[in-house]
Amino acid sequence: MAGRPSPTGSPVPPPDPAVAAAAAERLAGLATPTGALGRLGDLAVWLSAAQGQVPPIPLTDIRLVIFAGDHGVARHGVSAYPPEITAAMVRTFVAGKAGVSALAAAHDVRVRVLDLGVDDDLAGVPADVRARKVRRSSGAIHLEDALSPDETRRALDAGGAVADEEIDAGAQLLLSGDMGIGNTTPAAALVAAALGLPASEVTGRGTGIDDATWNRKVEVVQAALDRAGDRALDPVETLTALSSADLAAATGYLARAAERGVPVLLDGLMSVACALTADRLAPGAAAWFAAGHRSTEPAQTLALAKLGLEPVLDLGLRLGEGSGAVAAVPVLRSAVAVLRDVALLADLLPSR
Ligand SMILES: O=C(O)c1ccc[n+]([C@@H]2O[C@H](COP(=O)([O-])O)[C@@H](O)[C@H]2O)c1
Ligand SMILES: Cc1cc2nc[nH]c2cc1C
Repeated sequence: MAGRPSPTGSPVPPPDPAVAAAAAERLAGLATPTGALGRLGDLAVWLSAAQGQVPPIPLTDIRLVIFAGDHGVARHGVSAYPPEITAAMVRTFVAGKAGVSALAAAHDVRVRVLDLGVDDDLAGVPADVRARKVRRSSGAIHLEDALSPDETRRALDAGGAVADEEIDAGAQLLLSGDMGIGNTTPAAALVAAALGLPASEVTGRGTGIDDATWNRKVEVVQAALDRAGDRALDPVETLTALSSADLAAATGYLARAAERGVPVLLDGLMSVACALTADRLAPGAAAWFAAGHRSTEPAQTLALAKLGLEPVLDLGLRLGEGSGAVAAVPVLRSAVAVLRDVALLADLLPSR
């Protein structure tokens, strides 16, 4: 299949407002005090509208795609861990032994890991994991562009094609995850570019860096933003200058899910930075996104606020991998259950 082109900047229509209104009406009529279901009710209305039906149907096909890649900045003192961890963790996802693997098994979420830019040939790893590789590692963004314009386009297209594959195979809800030592640096830069903020406001502790490393990381993010200059005003040029193959692919995946009208549950900083960029590429895409959790990264909170999203969970998680999104899945299933299976108050009362 040739696949659709990358996002073009066309606005994305939101979930059907008439269905949202019908779902809200059903919620208001449930055999519960008005408003008693709190955010569970809001999530149920959103999912119902995204599905285009009232009540919503149970979520039996939920799929997580983990976008993996290495980052040139990881060799410049911005992380608590060495880049070799990235490839090792890709093998661990394949073996089903990572943190997210345990959560996904507990909550019946299908996991797919994709190497877009790991700095390793991943010999012995199944070919489909490597089939969409764009390059080995992405550029050190404080010194050079992350990608060439052609690589950016290929990564966006790869992410879009993966969303198409998962949706065509029956996904009702898509999740995005990430793996890549150093990736909180380009992700913070993406958020700074979108929001016009300085590095000091977006830079976080990532895998758990000390003060000296944090100061160095702020310098790296600011140098990258200064190097990108006005290119930060354009989302595709922002991806070329400041992202990576894996982050550009995740952006294409999220934009395509919204364009196809499939709801998405976001994870931590990388997922949300890419969602913010997807909403720049395809304005209105954010209406198809819900936030799984609040990460400890300041840039994730800033991006969620800009997108108007309130996270489902706030557990102090900073694992990535899609773990915070998967952990929120039972809450989304709970939201479906209440709007679907609770009696209507009108049916309880004797008719007069
Ligand atoms: O999801 C998050 O918000 C998050 C916050 C901190 C760290 N991470 C994970 O840790 C790695 C990046 O951290 P760092 O310090 O190497 O930039 C990467 O593999 C992420 O999945 C993830
Ligand atoms: C072990 C390890 C697992 C991870 N998963 C996501 N980021 C990670 C970073 C490290 C270091």
